[in-house]
Amino acid sequence: MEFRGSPEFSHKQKDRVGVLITNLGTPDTPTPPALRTYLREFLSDPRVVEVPRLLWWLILNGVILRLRPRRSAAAYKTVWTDRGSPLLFYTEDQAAALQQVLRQQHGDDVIVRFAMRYGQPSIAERLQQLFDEGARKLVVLPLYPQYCAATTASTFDALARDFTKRRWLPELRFINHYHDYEPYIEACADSISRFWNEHGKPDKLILSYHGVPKKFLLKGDPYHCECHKTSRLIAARLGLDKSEYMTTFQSRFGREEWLTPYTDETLKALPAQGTKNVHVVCPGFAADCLETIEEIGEENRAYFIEAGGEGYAYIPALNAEPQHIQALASLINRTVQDWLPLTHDEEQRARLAQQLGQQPATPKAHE
Ligand SMILES: C=CC1=C(C)c2cc3[nH]c(cc4nc(cc5[nH]c(cc1n2)c(C)c5CCC(=O)O)C(CCC(=O)O)=C4C)c(C)c3C=C
Ligand SMILES: [Fe+2]
Ligand SMILES: [Fe+2]
Repeated sequence: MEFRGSPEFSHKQKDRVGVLITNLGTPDTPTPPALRTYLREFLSDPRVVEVPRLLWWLILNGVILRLRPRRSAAAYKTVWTDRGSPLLFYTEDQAAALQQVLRQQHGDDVIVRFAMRYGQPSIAERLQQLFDEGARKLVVLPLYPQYCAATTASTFDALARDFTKRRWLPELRFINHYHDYEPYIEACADSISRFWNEHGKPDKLILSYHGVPKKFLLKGDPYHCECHKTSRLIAARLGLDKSEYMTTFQSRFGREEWLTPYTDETLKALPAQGTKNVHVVCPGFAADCLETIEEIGEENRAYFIEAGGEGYAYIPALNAEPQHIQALASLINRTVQDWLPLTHDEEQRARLAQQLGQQPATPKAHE
């Protein structure tokens, strides 16, 4: 086998730091054929579906890929925009905003790109671009605040698979999770506070995370605990007591038991227990997508109202909000501080911004 090298390399070329942010990926179009391609790649990943391969191949090809593409395409059509899939364009906006912030701090020593674990733009394509642009050091930030093997480890698998084909590997730092990183918690809590200033405070705040099979938790995946910790820290910053918030899990797939309580069943049950006004927020989603806009924004609203609920609102994901981008920039700066030191001036400016109540550009200590 021939390893891919960098024959164009010149000693005059400046070493740069590449930042690759990633998310899950989305179909190219909201049509059954595009959904079939997307779902085949996604659901063939053994990190996502832990069922014996032969059995799963039969179920996937015999049942799921015959039925689900049509149903999912119809759901995707309801969220599709002129810029395509929300997950894709929000991630693109996040990369552009992050590039701007990091360029201000480090000049063109840093290059930010985004990639998707499934579909386009692929991790392999964007890695090649970064290496062609002179990145010899690489930091990868999967935009999953809570670690899960199905998402975070699967992203690492894709990176590692690409590296097996290369001659010259970059120095690598991989951000595993940031579920308790203070600037991220503050960005979530402040976004909720702003929403409440405008729309009032509900009886209960539901913090809904993407579910996974319960067996993942039993086999040692920290995802469930990290979701609960995120909720606890956000609630603490908002000054909520235990009766004012709840952690639930959404987007169940298949027949086996997933993490509970389920978001949909919770929302169907709450009105009868006297909770008539809820706001739902999804801190595990860095960008709005099908699972937030359609499932939480529409489908679950209908369940709650049909069950006798009176007030329901979905609080949008952080997307490319400045405070989110600052939190991600701080996370990256913390990870690469010996590669890209912040100058004394930049640190002073960040501290001043913080004192003035703006968003800090430097990381703060957290538990
Ligand atoms: C935020 C983290 C996510 C985890 C954990 C996760 C686990 C997981 N997902 C499925 C199956 C599906 N997920 C789908 C969409 C989807 N999932 C996430 C994130 C996580 N998934 C996102 C951001 C999205 C939206 C993508 C978009 O294009 O907007 C879908 C596709 C949609 C559909 O057909 O319903 C499936 C299928 C499993 C099985 C799983 C854990 C094992
Ligand atoms: Fe999912
Ligand atoms: Fe737990």
